[in-house]
Amino acid sequence: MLVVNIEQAGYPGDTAILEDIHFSVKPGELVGLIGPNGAGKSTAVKSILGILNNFKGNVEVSNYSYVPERPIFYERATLWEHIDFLQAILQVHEKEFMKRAEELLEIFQLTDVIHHYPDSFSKGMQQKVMLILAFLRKPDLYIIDEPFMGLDPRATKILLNLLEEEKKNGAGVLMSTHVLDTAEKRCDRFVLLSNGRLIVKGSLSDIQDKSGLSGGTLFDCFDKLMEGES
Ligand SMILES: Nc1ncnc2c1ncn2[C@@H]1O[C@H](COP(=O)(O)OP(=O)(O)OP(=O)(O)O)[C@@H](O)[C@H]1O
Repeated sequence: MLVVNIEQAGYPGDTAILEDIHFSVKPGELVGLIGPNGAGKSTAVKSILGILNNFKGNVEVSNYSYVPERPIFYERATLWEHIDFLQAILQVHEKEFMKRAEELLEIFQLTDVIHHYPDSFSKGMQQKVMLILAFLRKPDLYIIDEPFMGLDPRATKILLNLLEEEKKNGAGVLMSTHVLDTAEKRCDRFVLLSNGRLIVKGSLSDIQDKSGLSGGTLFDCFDKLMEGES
């Protein structure tokens, strides 16, 4: 589903930002990509998306939906036109696709604004649109960059439930986040980066072992491991 082998990755003119980062996401698995600001999470995601010029290594990735932290839309297209356009690109069964689109718009409470421009929406509404477009693609893998910052609690719960459903259908999810209490409850495994290096990967219990905090929360383990880093 996703196999990441980064030997080195970075930006033009820079020395490598990331070194020796190896991890995978299997079908039906939600993997949390965590680490402090500047750790290299977004750079790792860019490596997976293949948009870094300065990259040594290899990435195997199946068909995916990417949900960026900062939503991007076509300026002159309404929400419904975005959905319509996606259907045209994907060339999937129109009736089924539109039914699912209507369901998702209803769940995320965007039905009333389908003829409005997403550029005029609030940050959370824009994120919801990006999520709807991602779910409509029905990918094998979701790559989601910090989904929780703009979403209200209800939308967060809806997102987590939808991801749970997708996992049951065999999809994998790589999600970068700073919201560690939610990550602890929902992620099957974690990849912890700091200073462009892989500090630990595995289940919560692997992270507890590595941090020496048996039974500790993800937050406490993270804090402990980061103490050793500074
Ligand atoms: N476009 C860029 N050009 C040059 N350096 C960059 C660029 N984007 C990020 N960096 C550098 O790469 C390093 C890792 O940044 P990155 O954005 O990957 O971290 P992050 O873990 O996603 O952080 P955050 O949690 O703050 O979003 C930082 O030192 C940052 O300054």
